Amino acid sequence: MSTTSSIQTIFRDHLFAGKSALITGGGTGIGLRCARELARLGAKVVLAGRTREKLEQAVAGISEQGGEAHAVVCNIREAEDIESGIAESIRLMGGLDLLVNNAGGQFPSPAEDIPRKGWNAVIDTNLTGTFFTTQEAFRQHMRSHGGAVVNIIADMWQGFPMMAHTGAARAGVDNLTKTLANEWGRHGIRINAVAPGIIETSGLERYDPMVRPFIEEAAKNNQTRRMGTEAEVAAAVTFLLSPAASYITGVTLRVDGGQSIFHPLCPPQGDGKMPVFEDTFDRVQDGSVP
Ligand SMILES: CCCCCCC/C=C/C(=O)SCCNC(=O)CCNC(=O)[C@H](O)C(C)(C)COP(=O)(O)OP(=O)(O)OC[C@H]1O[C@@H](n2cnc3c(N)ncnc32)[C@H](O)[C@@H]1OP(=O)(O)O
Ligand SMILES: NC(=O)C1=CN([C@@H]2O[C@H](COP(=O)(O)OP(=O)(O)OC[C@H]3O[C@@H](n4cnc5c(N)ncnc54)[C@H](OP(=O)(O)O)[C@@H]3O)[C@@H](O)[C@H]2O)C=CC1
Repeated sequence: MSTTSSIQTIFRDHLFAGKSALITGGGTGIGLRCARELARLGAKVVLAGRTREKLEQAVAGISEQGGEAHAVVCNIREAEDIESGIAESIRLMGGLDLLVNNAGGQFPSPAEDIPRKGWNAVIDTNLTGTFFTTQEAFRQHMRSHGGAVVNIIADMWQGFPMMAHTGAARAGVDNLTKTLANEWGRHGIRINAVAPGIIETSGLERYDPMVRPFIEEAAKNNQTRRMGTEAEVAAAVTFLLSPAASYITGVTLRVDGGQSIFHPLCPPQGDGKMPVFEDTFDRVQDGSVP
């Protein structure tokens, strides 16, 4: 975890001054790291999620560092929550220029064991929730003011064994990204996606500890031979939201160290020589960085 002032950013100060950003799932992990970076760069941010306590703690952290942040309790599986959550976000920030559809999750399961309720929960969150959040942002603000959207998906390019539900949902969002980019470009809206590989976040801690060794092993199957960092994902999101990406819409940027291009003829080897891009705050705290 990082504080707003300690975050690593390659972007210039005040890049998002005057901009308003809504980050779903902004209370933890990748979403919070994105929110911190956007706030550090001058944006007002709303963090949306289901758990008030997590959101308020995250808001306090950003506020302490001089950023403007607000918490909005919103379950993106509920239509009424989305409608009121977007309205509240616009009221709190005076607009809605940037949307990061980051809220999501799933559970590992062989396909044959996924119960209908679990399938529906994952599809409702990752596909349906993402779509209707974006639609509501369009209806309430972006249709008349333009904007930029980034959808967080996953590395499902070769299918997603043990995660059939989320693989299907995220592939749907990849396609949706292109459809909406085509339909809404005329309104001055750019829509892109980021597909992370395996990222060390609080989200991984929510899985059964029995799964951890599989995750550790899978995380070696990329050219860096390690998990990605929240900072590495947030940098890509920030870029896609920024004016530097003004000629980019409808694309999905893979932030996976090359995991998705794994080839059996040349599998990743060695200890990983590529430098990591991350916040040093935590490692300073735990003594691993002087
Ligand atoms: C094989 C390893 C590959 C590793 C790759 C890792 C790459 C990706 C990593 C991440 O994305 S981590 C970050 C995201 N965070 C999470 O995924 C959090 C953990 N997941 C969840 O919270 C849940 O899975 C959820 C379904 C997404 C949401 O849960 P929620 O509490 O909101 O839903 P419920 O209404 O309680 O549950 C509905 C229904 O879902 C089924 N179910 C939920 N969890 C499990 C489980 N662990 N195992 C089996 N089934 C599950 C179940 O049918 C639930 O209904 P009930 O039985 O509870 O009535
Ligand atoms: N970490 C990784 O390796 C990868 C992560 N991803 C994706 O990146 C995104 C962020 O994950 P990460 O930071 O790792 O994990 P987290 O679990 O920390 O983040 C997920 C966030 O989404 C929120 N959320 C979940 N369901 C809902 C809902 N129905 N309505 C509103 N908010 C919700 C959660 O808050 P709350 O429960 O309080 O609502 C939480 O803040 C997710 O979509 C994840 O699947 C993709 C690929 C890899």
